[in-house]
Amino acid sequence: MTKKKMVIFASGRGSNAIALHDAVEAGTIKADIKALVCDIPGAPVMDRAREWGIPVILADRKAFDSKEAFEAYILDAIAPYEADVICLAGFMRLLSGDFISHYEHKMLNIHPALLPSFRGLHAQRQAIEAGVKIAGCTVHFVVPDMDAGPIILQSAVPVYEDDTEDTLAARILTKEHPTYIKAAALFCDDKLTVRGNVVMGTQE
Ligand SMILES: Nc1nc2c(c(=O)[nH]1)N[C@@H](CN(C=O)c1ccc(C(=O)N[C@@H](CCC(=O)O)C(=O)O)cc1)CN2
Ligand SMILES: NCC(=O)N[C@@H]1O[C@H](COP(=O)([O-])[O-])[C@@H](O)[C@H]1O
Repeated sequence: MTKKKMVIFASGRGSNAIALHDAVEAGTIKADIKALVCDIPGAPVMDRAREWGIPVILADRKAFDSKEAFEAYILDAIAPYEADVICLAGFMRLLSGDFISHYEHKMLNIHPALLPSFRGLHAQRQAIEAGVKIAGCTVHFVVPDMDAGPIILQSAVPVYEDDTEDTLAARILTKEHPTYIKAAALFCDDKLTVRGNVVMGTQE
């Protein structure tokens, strides 16, 4: 099976990008990472990509007059890579429906909550404030409606009474990496199909 061409989008620390990279290097994910897109100057994830010898595309949102110009720049920059899969790995920008239409059913995202609960930013804080006893992470296909795409995989963690946003985020993060690796591997092995809002092919 031909390896999928992967582009990763990230905005910060990059631990999920690192996990995907390491799984690609190990052959767990049958892909080649062709580029990293980052929207935040100085984000540590860009240093990781440079260490890997992967092209870095910095699209500083503040350098563009509009979301449209920002997205057009990114689309033009990644076009030559002919991505089969785009992995959003802590990418903190909402993408327009037009952008997503260029990579329909080829965009994955990791979210630090058990969707459909706690969409958007600060999901861990939302979970604590809601008083839930179980939290977790979700890997889903990206659709224009924020964090509403078909769910591929989820993993759960307990929420403790003395949890802070940071302690819960750290516990969820330990599940994010293996969950994203498994979801990306299933996608790259062409094992996933979507029927309505249900993703099939995720069980052994
Ligand atoms: N159209 C979609 N875009 C994105 C999705 C998605 O499902 N559909 N997933 C997100 C990731 N994400 C949560 O997992 C997320 C990221 C960012 C935001 C957000 O409100 N961003 C603000 C800017 C925030 C800032 O500047 O700090 C914005 O873009 O206006 C919500 C959810 C990735 N994109
Ligand atoms: N709404 C999107 C969102 O909150 N994403 C979250 O940002 C973090 C990025 O960490 P990383 O840079 O170490 O992968 C991860 O916890 C990811 O789930």
